Amino acid sequence: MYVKDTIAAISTAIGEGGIGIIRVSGPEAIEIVNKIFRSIRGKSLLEVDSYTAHYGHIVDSTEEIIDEVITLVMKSPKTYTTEDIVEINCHGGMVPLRKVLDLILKEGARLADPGEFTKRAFLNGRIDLAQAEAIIDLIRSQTETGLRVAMNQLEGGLSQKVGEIRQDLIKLLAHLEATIDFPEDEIEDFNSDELSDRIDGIAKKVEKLLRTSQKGKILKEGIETAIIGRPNVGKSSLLNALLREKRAIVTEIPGTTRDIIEEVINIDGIPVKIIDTAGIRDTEDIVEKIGVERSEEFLNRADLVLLVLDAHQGITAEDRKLMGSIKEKDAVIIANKLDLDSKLDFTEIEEILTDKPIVKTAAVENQGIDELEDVISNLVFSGEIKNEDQTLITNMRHKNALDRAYQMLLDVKKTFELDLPNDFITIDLRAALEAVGEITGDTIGEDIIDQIFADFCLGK
Ligand SMILES: Nc1nc2c(c(=O)[nH]1)N(C=O)[C@@H](CNc1ccc(C(=O)N[C@@H](CCC(=O)O)C(=O)O)cc1)CN2
Ligand SMILES: Nc1nc2c(ncn2[C@@H]2O[C@H](COP(=O)(O)OP(=O)(O)OP(=O)(O)O)[C@@H](O)[C@H]2O)c(=O)[nH]1
Ligand SMILES: [Mg+2]
Repeated sequence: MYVKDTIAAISTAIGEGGIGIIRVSGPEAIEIVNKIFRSIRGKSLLEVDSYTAHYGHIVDSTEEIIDEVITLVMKSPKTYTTEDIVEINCHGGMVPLRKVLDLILKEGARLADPGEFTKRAFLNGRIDLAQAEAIIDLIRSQTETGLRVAMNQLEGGLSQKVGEIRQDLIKLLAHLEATIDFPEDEIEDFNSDELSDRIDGIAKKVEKLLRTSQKGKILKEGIETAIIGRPNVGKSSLLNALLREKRAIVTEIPGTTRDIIEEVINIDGIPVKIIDTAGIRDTEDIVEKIGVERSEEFLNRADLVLLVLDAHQGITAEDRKLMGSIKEKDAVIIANKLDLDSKLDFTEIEEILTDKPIVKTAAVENQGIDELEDVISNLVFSGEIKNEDQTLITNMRHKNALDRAYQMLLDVKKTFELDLPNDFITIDLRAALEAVGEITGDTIGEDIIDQIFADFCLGK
């Protein structure tokens, strides 16, 4: 059972900051904070209006001033959690924040679990589960596009689509169940075409949502892109050009990069994690050898490989070996150092790697970088999408639920073709309804809810 006690936590990031906020929520929130807050104007928080701010001090049991603060009082039910909330804006340092939190806990509040404020917003019915999950996505979004998609979900974009599917299922079920329960009544049985059409219609809506999940996953998680190549071909120079800053050390000495360097860039809203690796070659140097092994690991693991060739030197035996090893991967060939004379045989590259795009660059002069970004963007989204519908499936939990619902609907179609009685159909339809309902949390177990919120930040 859900006990409505009063919870408190530091809601701002840990560390030094301009201000730091402590949030208290629950039936005792105002009373508890009132005990340790001294308003400059002598006002009691018990008497103030909702959504008002009050300047004053936090004091300990000996009336010693701990911090100078602004408190914000928000009264149930129009608050983040729908409970009474008091927020204390302290000076942003860990010592004052911890001390003030301590005092609040001593007055009877309990330290909130991670995500517990948002969990209460969900349990109290202000937002559904998909909206609650959007809040954490919003906080963790890596690009503006990611933020927009999370915001759309928070505003109920996904919930609305899921709600429609649920309504369709409920209507269909109601009709079918009426014909089962009251066969003698005048309720018209669907003719088979009609029933089949309705199921197809619902399945299509589910499928349409499912189709967005690949793009959604990429937007949320980004793509790992490894820059691979022989020593000295210009991998680190390419990383720097993509980042537009001198991040990695570049020298004319082969074997300069020893360890992996990772940075995230934003290409058309996609978070692209660029990994600069050590040049791959046979080496006796112990440190370099480890670097080379790690490079090979990243080559295998990456979602996308940028294979850099040195156009000035032409293709070597080592390049051929590397080209052979990326045949099965999504990859772009970078013909670098094209500001110098080129000895590169493009037909040979095209013969080995028939379907891979080739981009011509001069990394040290930032040439060809925009084109490379276009190629990456097109590869990832295969030409489709950019700014259409912002409702995307970005969450594996949602995808799994939709996958199951879709499977059920296919099963319904099969049952139906076998001409089995209606209650066989309704069992599968109910299961589909339940699966879809998991997304918004209408049908979901407590343990899964706990698991979802446990992944949130403290104070959220
Ligand atoms: N200081 C502060 N800033 C914050 C938050 C917060 O909790 N505290 N938020 C926390 O994440 C975000 C804002 N989210 C919020 C969502 C709903 C409500 C809220 O009170 N909703 C009421 C309507 C209030 C009214 O009508 O005036 C409601 O929906 O009933 C408040 C904040 C970002 N900034
Ligand atoms: N002319 C010219 N020189 C380049 C270009 N890109 C890189 N270089 C030079 O090539 C040398 C090696 O560049 P890096 O970026 O360090 O090469 P790398 O592939 O990271 O090398 P390792 O870390 O040793 O594997 C440096 O002297 C760069 O200035 C280019 O487009 N044109
Ligand atoms: Mg390097």
